[in-house]
Amino acid sequence: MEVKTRAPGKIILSGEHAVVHGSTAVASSIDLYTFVSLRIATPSDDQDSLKLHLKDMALEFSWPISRIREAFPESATVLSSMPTSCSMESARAIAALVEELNIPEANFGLAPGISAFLWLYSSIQGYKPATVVVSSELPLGSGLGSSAAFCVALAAALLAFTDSVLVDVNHQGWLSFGVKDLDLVNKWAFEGEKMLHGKPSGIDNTVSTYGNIISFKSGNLTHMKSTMSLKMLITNTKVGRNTKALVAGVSERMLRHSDAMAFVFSAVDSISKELTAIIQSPTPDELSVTEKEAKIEELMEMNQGLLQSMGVSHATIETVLRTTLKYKLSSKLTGAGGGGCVLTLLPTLLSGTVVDKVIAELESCGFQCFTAGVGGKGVEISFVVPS
Ligand SMILES: Nc1ncnc2c1ncn2[C@@H]1O[C@H](COP(=O)(O)OP(=O)(O)OP(=O)(O)O)[C@@H](O)[C@H]1O
Ligand SMILES: C[C@@](O)(CCO)CC(=O)[O-]
Ligand SMILES: [Mg+2]
Repeated sequence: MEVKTRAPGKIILSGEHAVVHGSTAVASSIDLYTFVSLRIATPSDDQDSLKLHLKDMALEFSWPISRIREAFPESATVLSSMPTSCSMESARAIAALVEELNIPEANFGLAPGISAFLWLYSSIQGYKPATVVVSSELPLGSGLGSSAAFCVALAAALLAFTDSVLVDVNHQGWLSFGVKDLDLVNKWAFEGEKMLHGKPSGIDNTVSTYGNIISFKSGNLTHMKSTMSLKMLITNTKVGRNTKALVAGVSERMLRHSDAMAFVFSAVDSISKELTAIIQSPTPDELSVTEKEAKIEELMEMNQGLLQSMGVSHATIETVLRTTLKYKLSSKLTGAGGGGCVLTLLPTLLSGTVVDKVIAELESCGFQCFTAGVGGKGVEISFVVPS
């Protein structure tokens, strides 16, 4: 019995961080995916362990099923249809299991992801022996929602082998889930994301689950009907950062300067609402595509200024901003900031030569540039036919 899932990464067009404090944000899925394959052991397989293979890092971890049973006694009573948060007791048990792995120092950042894996696995599949393989097209810890795509793909694969979701096991190729099943995948993924982000807004797992371009506020999503195609250049500064620490840093600034930060978050809310209206407004109306793009560029610049005032920009992000501005292009960080990825709007009428020049200049600074399809499908599943 084997299933594969894929969940997309995302870009945030406006509203990161402020969304954690109740402001509106706008996000879109991108066509770069995290893949999870889950093989529940059959009688001819190893029946004694749970294995996790992180393919991109060439790392394999394994736990005796007896250790999983010991660590999560309450998993026997958890219902896969009822997402639950990791208790303090389970968090302690997970910390012990992860510590025993002796993760190489260079990969310490994986510990929260492995913790989320252990929680989701033991809660949804209990003590079944299995092998889980994870690979990703997304750069990890770079603002493109790798943690959420990991949790969504994992939750979807784990739920596929339960009675809580209804999927056609005979379907060949990628298959979408029904809305109710997506809701369940999203709720479990949110529980995993909590272990990675500390205090997530839920926007990343939501856009990875449902796909599309969405506006999101206080846990509620609205699917947007975009009337324009948005082409974004993504520049990875390759500066590693950790979303949990950045989110915590903004919350601390909020505590220190609550009045000023409330205005910052309110300004971001207005920016996201205006962006939502522009992206959805019919074309042609009083605004041409070029005028719409100019407005979006201005909103991106304003959002970036507010992100700077939240303390989540970085010297490398400022370099990308300065470089793209030389070509009259507007940029903003995307995701948690502190390094990671920067978005630059590529207007429809921009010549290919300018795009090539700006990419060459950014790459000469040591950054990596790419474009990605915006607003595609969310999580999908594919059953592997036994050979
Ligand atoms: N494919 C994967 N394999 C293993 N762990 C992963 C994978 N993808 C994400 N993770 C976990 O998620 C962590 C990165 O999450 P983090 O939230 O800091 O960044 P991000 O999700 O890429 O960016 P953002 O939250 O700003 O969009 C990694 O350090 C790891 O623990
Ligand atoms: C920084 C943040 O707003 C987005 C990270 O992609 C965190 C969150 O919403 O959970
Ligand atoms: Mg993340």
